Amino acid sequence: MHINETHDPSLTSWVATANDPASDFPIQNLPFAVFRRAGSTETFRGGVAIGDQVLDLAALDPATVGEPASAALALAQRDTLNDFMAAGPAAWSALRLALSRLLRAGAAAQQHALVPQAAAEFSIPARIGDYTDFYTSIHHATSVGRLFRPDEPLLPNYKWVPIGYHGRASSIGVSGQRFPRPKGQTRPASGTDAPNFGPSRRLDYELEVGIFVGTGNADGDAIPVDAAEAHVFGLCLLNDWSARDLQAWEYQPLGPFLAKNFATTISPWIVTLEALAPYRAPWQRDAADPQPLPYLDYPALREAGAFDVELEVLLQTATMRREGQQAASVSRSNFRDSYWSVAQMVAHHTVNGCGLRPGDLLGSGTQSGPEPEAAGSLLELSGGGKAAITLPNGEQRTFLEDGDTVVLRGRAVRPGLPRIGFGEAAGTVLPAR
Ligand SMILES: O=C(O)/C=C/C(=O)CC(=O)CC(=O)O
Ligand SMILES: [Ca+2]
Ligand SMILES: [Mg+2]
Repeated sequence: MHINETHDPSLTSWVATANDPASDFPIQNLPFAVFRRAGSTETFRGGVAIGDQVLDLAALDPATVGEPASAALALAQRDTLNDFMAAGPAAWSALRLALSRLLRAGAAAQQHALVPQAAAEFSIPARIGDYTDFYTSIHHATSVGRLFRPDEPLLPNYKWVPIGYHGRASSIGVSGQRFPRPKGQTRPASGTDAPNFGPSRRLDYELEVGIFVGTGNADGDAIPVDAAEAHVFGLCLLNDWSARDLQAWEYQPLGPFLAKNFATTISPWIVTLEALAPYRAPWQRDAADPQPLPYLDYPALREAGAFDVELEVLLQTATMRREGQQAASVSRSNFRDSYWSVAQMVAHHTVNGCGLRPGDLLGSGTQSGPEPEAAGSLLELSGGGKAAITLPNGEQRTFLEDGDTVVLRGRAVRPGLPRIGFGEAAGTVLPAR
């Protein structure tokens, strides 16, 4: 993706709130979602964030965007973005350019096509056929591995294979998702006892980046790593809620199952890779680490394989909500610290001929940074539940309690450039049923 006029930091919009430097959604961002007016029976349709508004794509006359964007606009007006995602990078780019011109200061204001974000409700932006969760943070893998497998925290395959597992698409929800605390089996007190059964007592969140597949590949055909980013529509925030006690008992030998398939929360907005082009970062390896196998190596990797996206977890307890306190920050990390790149995840996923489809979702895996306080889960922050964290109001947490709301945020930042925000992915734990 190349830098073009849509990235020009001097651009401003006739939507005044987009010009506030604190907005997640300046005119250089233009992320996509699927929305309708909250509480209405309107059909869902595509929208683009601009300041505190949604630009209603279905309210735009194709003539206002002209050729070649009008064909892409027709696809992006639908109630899921799958067909638009399938149309490929030239279509995504054409619509982005047309919307950038339409929203610029000086262009004719299209007030009729704006819906305040505060008055909108969102749906999952695509029909997600398949969801795969990777494990790309070596900091997370090492610290979680230490808790689950003290003898061998980082398994020998980690530095060769982008590890992942197949997740569950049916329980993916959009920001605002509320779900009951999962129940299940947990490890018995001794090897001869029966396992315990009941509500999870070690419920956790995972701070992840979601990767939406745009164009897929034919079954049997691998996507070459140097072409992989052209198959990626964009990135969102993803919370892979995890029941650690269920996980510890069930995960060997086949990996996560009921510990992670009861709920997964994503942000409504998908930030396109094109919007993130000025925020690329070098992909880093320690000198002692192996070089990637040829099918995972490509010319742009070392210079610009990573995305510089700051990530943050905030927590609001039921008490905080009752007392009118905002969610409090509990940790921050950055997607640039990922051990495997987005292109490597896509190439690895398809190297055996596995077909990806438009709208498929890949999770990056929990993004923990190198410092302990940059951990992307409570399991890590609390040292396996041994050391509670203290919130600003004095409440303590090792794991999540009923009524807790976890909010993920993300933003790409660079001095001299506007903030490219991801909005938020918020979810709330309800009591077990
Ligand atoms: O190390 C393990 O056994 C599993 C750790 C995880 O929780 C897996 C996971 O969901 C991947 C991730 O989020 O990084
Ligand atoms: Ca995960
Ligand atoms: Mg999940």
